[in-house]
Amino acid sequence: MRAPQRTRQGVVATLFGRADEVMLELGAGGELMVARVRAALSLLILLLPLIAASGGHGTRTVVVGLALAVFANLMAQVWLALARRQRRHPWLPYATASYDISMTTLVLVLLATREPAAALNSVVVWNFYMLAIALTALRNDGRLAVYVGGLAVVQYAALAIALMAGTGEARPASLGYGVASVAGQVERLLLLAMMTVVACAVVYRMQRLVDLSGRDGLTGLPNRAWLLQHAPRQLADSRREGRSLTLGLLDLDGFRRINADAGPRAGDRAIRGIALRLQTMLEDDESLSRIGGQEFVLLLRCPAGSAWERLDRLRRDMACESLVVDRDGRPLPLSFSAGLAAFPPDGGDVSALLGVADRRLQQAKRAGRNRVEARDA
Ligand SMILES: Nc1nc2c(ncn2[C@@H]2O[C@H](COP(=O)(O)OP(=O)(O)OP(=O)(O)O)[C@@H](O)[C@H]2O)c(=O)[nH]1
Repeated sequence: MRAPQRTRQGVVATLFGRADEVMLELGAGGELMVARVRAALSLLILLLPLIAASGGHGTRTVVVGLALAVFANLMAQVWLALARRQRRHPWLPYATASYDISMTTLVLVLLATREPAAALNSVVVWNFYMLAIALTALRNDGRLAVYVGGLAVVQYAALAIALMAGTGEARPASLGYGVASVAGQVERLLLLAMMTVVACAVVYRMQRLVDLSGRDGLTGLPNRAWLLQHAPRQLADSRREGRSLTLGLLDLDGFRRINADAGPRAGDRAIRGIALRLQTMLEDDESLSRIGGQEFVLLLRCPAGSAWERLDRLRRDMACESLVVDRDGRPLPLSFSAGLAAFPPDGGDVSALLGVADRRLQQAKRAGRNRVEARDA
């Protein structure tokens, strides 16, 4: 799990790093929401050729408008169908956002064929760039926000340069849209860049909230919600790679007594100390979560036998350490009991493994505590 980071590098890493399960799930929900909004807006676009016809525009304008509106609706339904599918397509947000930006540019180009000033000074159509950039925030992906903002800036800048240069000395102008100035175009490009920064800020806040909601406040470790969300992926990876994985459920012994003798603040410090101690035994791709008051879950990438050896060594080492002292400063013994469950022999999913590990943990408690059990008695 990514640690909360507030440095500049931390913000960049959070924004542009690989999204985790929860963010991908939220992003897929956002993509579906955007696809629904797009489908609804595309239906409204069908009205535009009708308005043009009733306003006395020529047949060619009405037919071109109608063809574009039908195309937009067809595409909106294709994007909606893809967003609804169970299978997640990582490229989908990039494809749909590129389509939104390019459709906006296409409409501006069509406007420019009639009146260059209309393309450069139109407020309604240009704002679809802003809308497309703002909607990237719903996909919870900083890279997407920067890509879409950059695409809008590049496409609009190319259009503006072509139209301003193409009209020679005079600036494009029309009765309805006024004169298109260079300063006005630069302002528009700056506004697109600013909206991109705003979208990135929203994505970053969302990522921080998701990160904090999956973290235990006392130790900073992942919590039960995080474990239940991420463990299935770790099990699936182990199954695919044919690697062993063992779940360890660990509970501190007699903690009520520790709180009574040392006070709850010292109890909190002891829990933080144990969390740090457990973290030092983790190897790459292994995880530690705090799922209850004094209960921790370890996911270790090794068979149950090696996991037992590693945890039992820690248990013996801890007997020589004084992680907590009583109110008079005398060291208090602090030990733990643990139950282990191997994947897949003891269970094919997280709740089955937790059930087996808990049964063995209770067995260790009944047998006198301060022990690790990897088998049923
Ligand atoms: N200081 C502190 N105490 C906690 C925290 N969470 C739970 N506890 C305490 O931990 C104690 C757990 O007590 P029990 O579940 O009865 O278990 P135990 O005394 O550890 O005994 P066994 O588990 O049977 O060995 C309770 O007194 C809780 O109040 C915490 O975050 N900080």
